[in-house]
Amino acid sequence: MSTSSVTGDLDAWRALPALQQPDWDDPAEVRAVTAELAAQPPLVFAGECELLKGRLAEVTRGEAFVLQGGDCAETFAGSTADAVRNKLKTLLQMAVVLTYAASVPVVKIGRMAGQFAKPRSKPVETRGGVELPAYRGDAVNGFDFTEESRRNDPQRLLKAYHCSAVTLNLCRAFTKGGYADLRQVHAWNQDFVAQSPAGRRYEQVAGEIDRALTFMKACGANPDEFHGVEFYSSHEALLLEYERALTRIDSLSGRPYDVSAHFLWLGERTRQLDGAHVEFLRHIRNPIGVKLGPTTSADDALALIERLNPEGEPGRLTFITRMGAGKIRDALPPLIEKVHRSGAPIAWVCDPMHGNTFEAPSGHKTRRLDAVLDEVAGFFEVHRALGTHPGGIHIEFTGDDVTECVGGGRPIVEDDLHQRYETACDPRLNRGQSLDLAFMVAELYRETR
Ligand SMILES: O=C[C@H](O)[C@H](O)COP(=O)(O)O
Ligand SMILES: C=C(OP(=O)(O)O)C(=O)O
Repeated sequence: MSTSSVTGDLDAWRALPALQQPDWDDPAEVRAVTAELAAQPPLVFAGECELLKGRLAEVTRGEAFVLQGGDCAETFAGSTADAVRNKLKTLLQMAVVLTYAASVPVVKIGRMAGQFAKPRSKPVETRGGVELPAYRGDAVNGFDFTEESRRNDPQRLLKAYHCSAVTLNLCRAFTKGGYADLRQVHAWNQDFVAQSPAGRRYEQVAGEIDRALTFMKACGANPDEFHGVEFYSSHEALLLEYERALTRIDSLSGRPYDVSAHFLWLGERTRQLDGAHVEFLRHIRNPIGVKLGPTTSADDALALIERLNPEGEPGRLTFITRMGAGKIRDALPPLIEKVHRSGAPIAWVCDPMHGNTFEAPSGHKTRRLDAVLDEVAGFFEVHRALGTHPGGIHIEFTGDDVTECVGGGRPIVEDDLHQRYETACDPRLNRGQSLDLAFMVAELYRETR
């Protein structure tokens, strides 16, 4: 295939309806910004994307489990070493619990280094009778409720790229430079152990891992094998101008990759078969995901497979279901049954967050940990009944001690929400709640096997 025919396909989305795109005031400025983005170095490499595809192929075969998570909306102000380290630390602790307690290799994917754009239910937000454009993520406009801040500013796309680069650089350093060394299992927990039941439970697992490592060393194994971990970046492929500008033809394979992240997913609001987002994702070769909500029919799922992975490449396509705790046991089985019968290799991942959001009397958007756990339990039950593989979880969490979701081993109640409600969009699990979830998933996984 010639390069021009490949890049032609990459622009076919422009002729189709693209939902959730910001209205920019000045198209010339957008063109200048995207030209500048197109000249920037890639954030990830095609070879890394292929490596992840291989890992996700293992998930489709039931040999590995995905742990994907991070902020609902990353912010420019949050691209700091401390914030990134805290998120990674939580992800590593969850992964350790899952790997050790469920004895399964864990594919670690951050909702990190690019999750700067949000689809919204309403285009505007009203406070005290004042109506302004909704916040659409730091890549588009500002969180502050002022006219100036809520103006869509194309220069923010450049800042999103640079903050992604900073964050990914930190992630690469933390995961390869010694911080993620398995011999640090206790160190990750030091600030947490006394504070929460989850921290104390984790400490027991860390002690067992320590002993296992000492034993292996005594047997002659090389502990340096555990020096680093594989980590991948991901975000929702929402802003098509941004994603297109960061799409490059790989010099080795001649194929197009969106080099803004290893893994890109389409949201529930932008997965229309005849829409611009599906069309764009069809042409890039990264591993990709699609969120599926409770109204998805089995035929919708098959049609998405036909559009996005017609060749049945293992690891290419992940379905991230987000049904809601009350619906998953009815809505998921028909999808899995029909897709499984078709023989398509799919990694099935459960997002137990987005179907379980509600507004507390205080006006805070929140989620109950119990509902999150119940959706995950439903996901495992359905897979167990059908004999298919529960391939992973996709969650919104932070490494900080926020009070955004209710429940947990050290419970947060609705009246506590105001204390540390810091999310820029949806409520995230804090570190203790994330570890509670990891322990439960490990148990469910063990029972399912
Ligand atoms: O994260 C997902 C969506 O962007 C978010 O749930 C939309 O929230 P809204 O309903 O407040 O717009
Ligand atoms: C918008 C999101 O989810 P969904 O598309 O499932 O609503 C998200 O994961 O940020």
